[in-house]
Amino acid sequence: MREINSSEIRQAVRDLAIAAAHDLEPDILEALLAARDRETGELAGNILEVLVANANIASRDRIPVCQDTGTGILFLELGQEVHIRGDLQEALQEGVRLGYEEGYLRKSVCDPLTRKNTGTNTPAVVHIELAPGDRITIRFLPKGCGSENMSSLVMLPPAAGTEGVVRHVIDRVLAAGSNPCPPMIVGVGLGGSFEKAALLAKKALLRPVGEKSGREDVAVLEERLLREINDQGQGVHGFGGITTALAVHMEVFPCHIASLPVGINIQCHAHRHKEIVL
Ligand SMILES: O=C(O)C[C@H](O)C(=O)O
Repeated sequence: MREINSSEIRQAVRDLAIAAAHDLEPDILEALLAARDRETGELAGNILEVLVANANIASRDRIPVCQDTGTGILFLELGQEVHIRGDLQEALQEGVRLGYEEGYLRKSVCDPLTRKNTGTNTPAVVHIELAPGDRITIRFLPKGCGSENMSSLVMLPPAAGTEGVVRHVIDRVLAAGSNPCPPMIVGVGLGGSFEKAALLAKKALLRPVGEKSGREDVAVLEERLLREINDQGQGVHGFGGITTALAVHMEVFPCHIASLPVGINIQCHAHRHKEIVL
């Protein structure tokens, strides 16, 4: 059994929150640069250039990449051989609070009915999974709501089949228009249950941008969806061109014979994510 102090977790989450707001990871930066290089639309190409410049300025001058510094989403893989000294949930929430306070990040979390801001950007949404070993992996994904609001969950009839899934994903992405700040990353969760499909869709966003599914038929479907979405020509911020989406990531899970859940979680071009292993 390995001991980890909750104060170490709190500090790590604080640092992840601040770093995520300012520094895009190489996967998304490279995807934006590659999109800029192959873009055929002049206006779309210019906007991609501005998005890359924005990311570089944010990192250099320690200004958030986007004014919407998001809801804090935390994914933890908690090693079964770890013993945490102190209160894990409190450490996670306090880490987010400190990150947003000390990083001067906009606090966007409010009560859903009264709309009163909690003033701390907490509570963050926390997902914890047990894993083998004596490490804790913490992933922080601040999620802006332009893209989150364009996400959806549907329970398709199984007879809809693969073609029904493809049609639905493309329809949702096109209906989203410029709202999720394209070029977007489309996370799709296929199967499981009502809540599992939504979670899979979000977890799909954690994969490095453009990394294919390890399952060949799913990878083929991801490629088809990306091609068909981009063929529609909505493009960067809805201004046309060939880059509506940078990637489609699909996670699948077996489901009931009478069910075909499809979760879609859309991510904007400011795809902020950070990870640490303790
Ligand atoms: O909350 C915001 O700043 C705006 C939001 O990210 C949006 O895209 O509408």
